[in-house]
Amino acid sequence: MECDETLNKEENFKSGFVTVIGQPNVGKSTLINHLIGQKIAITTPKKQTTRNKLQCILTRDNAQLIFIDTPGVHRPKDKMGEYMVDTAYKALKKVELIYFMVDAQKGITDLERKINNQLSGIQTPTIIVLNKIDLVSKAKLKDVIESCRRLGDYAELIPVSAETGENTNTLIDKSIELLPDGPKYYPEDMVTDQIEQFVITELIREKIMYLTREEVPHSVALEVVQMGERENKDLIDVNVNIYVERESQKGIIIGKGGKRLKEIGRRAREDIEALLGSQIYLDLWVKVRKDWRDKEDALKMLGYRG
Ligand SMILES: Nc1nc2c(ncn2[C@@H]2O[C@H](COP(=O)(O)OP(=O)(O)OP(=O)(O)O)[C@@H](O)[C@H]2O)c(=O)[nH]1
Repeated sequence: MECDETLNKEENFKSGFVTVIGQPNVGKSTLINHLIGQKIAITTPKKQTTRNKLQCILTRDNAQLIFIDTPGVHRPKDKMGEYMVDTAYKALKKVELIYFMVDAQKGITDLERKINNQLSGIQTPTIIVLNKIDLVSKAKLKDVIESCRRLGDYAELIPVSAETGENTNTLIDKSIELLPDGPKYYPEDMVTDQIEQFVITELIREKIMYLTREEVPHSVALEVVQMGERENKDLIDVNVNIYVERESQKGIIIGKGGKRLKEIGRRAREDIEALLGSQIYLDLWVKVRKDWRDKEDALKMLGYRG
């Protein structure tokens, strides 16, 4: 759970939080996924260092980029007027780097101009990432680059294709140049795109192991089925499936009259509430899934990858 403090002493290391903004369909997820495909490590966050919902971490020998999902920036897809809500705007000031993604096919539209206006009041270094260059001719690309340059004075303008990966290495290299010296916030030993969910399942697993001792071996897998804030309430519903290999193990985890499962839930809830900083309603279901360890699709579903 703890961030390795000794790593913070590294010299010549750069790091920072990066957020990607741009209009719907510009390719934000594709870009992040592509970067994940290169070399991504995600692990449990040190509490308080999680400034936002964490998406993924890209670690190089000399740097670490932490891509975060800035609340509000992606959301209101239809209501363009609310595109940059106040919270999102504030969040943009707290990151070390912003990617302003532009679709090379669509060029600069009113929405890009709006984002441009909002960004003009922000000091955070920003890279215009001109995406989908695989879909446009050289001439068109030249035009779009021109119009991007006319928008204002950005740190870099980098044409890429998130789909094919073209030029994404340059994007990473330039990003690293723009990051400040900083700690390696996270060690690189775990791959997942759902940091909170991973931590939640680990916290529950810990209670199961503790309360069942040796009776339930490591044949238990956990999956966060659903997680969501309840409307108008400061309460998060967390539904988790606990998979075991045999009926007997199911019985052990549930315990007499459901007593043990209740205790697992009670203890896990305390930790998860501390992690999320919010009250939760934890719903645990124990299910038998025979030989889940051998089944590739089941592994995928449970978030174990490569
Ligand atoms: N040809 C091509 N297609 C791309 C590229 N990047 C993204 N796409 C496609 O564009 C579509 C939208 O991409 P997403 O990554 O979902 O876009 P997004 O910005 O995350 O979208 P929202 O979640 O709606 O905001 C998908 O069909 C992608 O396959 C690219 O560089 N080239």
